[in-house]
Amino acid sequence: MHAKLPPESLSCDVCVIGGGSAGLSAAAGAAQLGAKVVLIERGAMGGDCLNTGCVPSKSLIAAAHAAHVFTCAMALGVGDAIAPKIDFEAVHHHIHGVIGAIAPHDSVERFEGMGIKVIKEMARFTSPTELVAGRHRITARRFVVATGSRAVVPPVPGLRELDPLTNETIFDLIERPDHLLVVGGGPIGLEMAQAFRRLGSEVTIVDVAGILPRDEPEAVELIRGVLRDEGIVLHEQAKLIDPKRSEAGVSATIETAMNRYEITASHVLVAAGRKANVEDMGLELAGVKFGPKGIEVDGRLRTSNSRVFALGDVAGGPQFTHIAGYHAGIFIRNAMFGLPAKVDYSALPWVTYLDPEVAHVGLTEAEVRKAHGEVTVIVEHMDDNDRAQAERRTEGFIKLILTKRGKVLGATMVAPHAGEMISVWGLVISGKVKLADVASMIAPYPTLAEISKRAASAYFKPKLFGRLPKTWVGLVQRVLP
Ligand SMILES: Cc1cc2nc3c(=O)[nH]c(=O)nc-3n(C[C@H](O)[C@H](O)[C@H](O)COP(=O)(O)OP(=O)(O)OC[C@H]3O[C@@H](n4cnc5c(N)ncnc54)[C@H](O)[C@@H]3O)c2cc1C
Ligand SMILES: NC(=O)c1ccc[n+]([C@@H]2O[C@H](COP(=O)([O-])OP(=O)(O)OC[C@H]3O[C@@H](n4cnc5c(N)ncnc54)[C@H](O)[C@@H]3O)[C@@H](O)[C@H]2O)c1
Repeated sequence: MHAKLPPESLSCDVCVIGGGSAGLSAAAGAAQLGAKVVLIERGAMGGDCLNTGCVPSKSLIAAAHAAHVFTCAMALGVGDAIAPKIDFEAVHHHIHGVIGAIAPHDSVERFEGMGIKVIKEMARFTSPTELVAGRHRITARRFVVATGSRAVVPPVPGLRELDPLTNETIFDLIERPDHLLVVGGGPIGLEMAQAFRRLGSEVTIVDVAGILPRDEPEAVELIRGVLRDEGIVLHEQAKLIDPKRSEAGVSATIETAMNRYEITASHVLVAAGRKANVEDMGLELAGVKFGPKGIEVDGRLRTSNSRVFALGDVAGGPQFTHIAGYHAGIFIRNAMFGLPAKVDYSALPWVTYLDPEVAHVGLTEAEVRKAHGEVTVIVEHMDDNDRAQAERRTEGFIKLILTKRGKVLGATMVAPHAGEMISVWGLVISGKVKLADVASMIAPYPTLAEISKRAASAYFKPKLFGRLPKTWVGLVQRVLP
């Protein structure tokens, strides 16, 4: 047995609460600039992204993709109509193997190697200038709250009593669900739905509104078709009623405006939005204001207590790992360099890792219309792309949203690897690359990425092949030998 250690008082430059994507990046940045840093994490280092979010979900999707390749190969003249054999326990090992391979990067040892004091405890403010974590009492010049978010169980009577799966438990399954009922058709719900379907589960999705609430309607329509073609049962504008335990696992009613469906499922996954982790940490005592969406921050990510910053999912804005890292950069510029850096989401990208991937950056058409009135929309379809034809993956498209004067404010791509191709449009939207540069680049043939050049060229086409250039060419041809 360990002897009880005595209380310890610590004072540091930066005290970070939360060892997820936001907290780890902020702590590493501050320490590498010479600050004395204390990092407090109550659970697993790496937070949601490594342990229960991006990494396990993308690993599961990779397994699902491998299984799906069998079912598509016949269209390319390869194989017989055989269903792949899924060893779900091996899929589970694969997922946790990937987490294990990345974990050293986020480990206590790595962060202690940077000179950071890591405390594995729950942190709680006791005043605007002090917090406690286990036996430690910590004062700091700056605090960072990066405590993340967790799944919300919607207030459907009976649902909580079923103890449904969430992102925190679904990757622990070692047996494949026979029938997964997914509550919520946002990115989490759909990524899981398609992956489990491809690994052989029956899947039903129920969404009280519509799927992919933040994406362009054309992208949503295409994905709806893909999911249904793969055999997923999708109920939108639908209510889940009276879910309860049954012999098969769970039974419930799903009600739409037109119909009522009685369904049974073996497992229920809740993916109906997130709630910021703001409870039980003395934010009131610290004078840090928060609301239903999370901690209230200004453009520089400062809270109502000027020595406390809030970063990542808890800060009530977009919830992505790349935003957590971006927030950490804003914190470093403000707190370490004394620069008044502010967040700018105008070129914010997001990707939903379905197949095909749905990638977006900047504003949607509806948002541009609302802000600017008239808009120019350019759409190019993947069936005009030779690589897409060669791979028989012609279902996607690119959509650019421009102001009437030709400024690109948003882009959506739906295609295999769309997430790998969207970044160029982030550069265009942020003004670092011109639309004309994309139109005139030499794109390797045949690549899916040629679609970007094609869309950019489409904007200039009417000007390039208009009356003026034709007249000019006519004149030049008369004088050329
Ligand atoms: C299934 C799923 C898939 C996802 N896929 C993607 C994706 O593909 N791409 C993407 O960009 N984003 C994805 N996300 C979102 C991404 O995971 C989050 O945006 C990101 O992890 C947020 O990082 P964070 O540091 O703000 O919070 P977290 O990673 O949640 O870290 C917060 C940490 O704080 C700790 N903590 C909380 N309270 C206290 C306390 N009082 N004291 C001490 N420690 C505390 C927690 O234990 C946790 O480790 C996904 C999320 C989920 C759930
Ligand atoms: N690829 C990625 O980058 C990725 C992947 C997964 C998650 N994430 C992040 O995680 C966040 C949360 O994802 P999410 O999918 O949980 O939430 P979400 O808010 O994006 O979607 C939730 C969905 O659940 C539905 N819903 C809400 N209450 C319901 C109810 N009672 N019954 C049925 N449906 C209901 C909503 O209509 C909505 O469509 C995302 O916003 C995103 O930032 C990102």
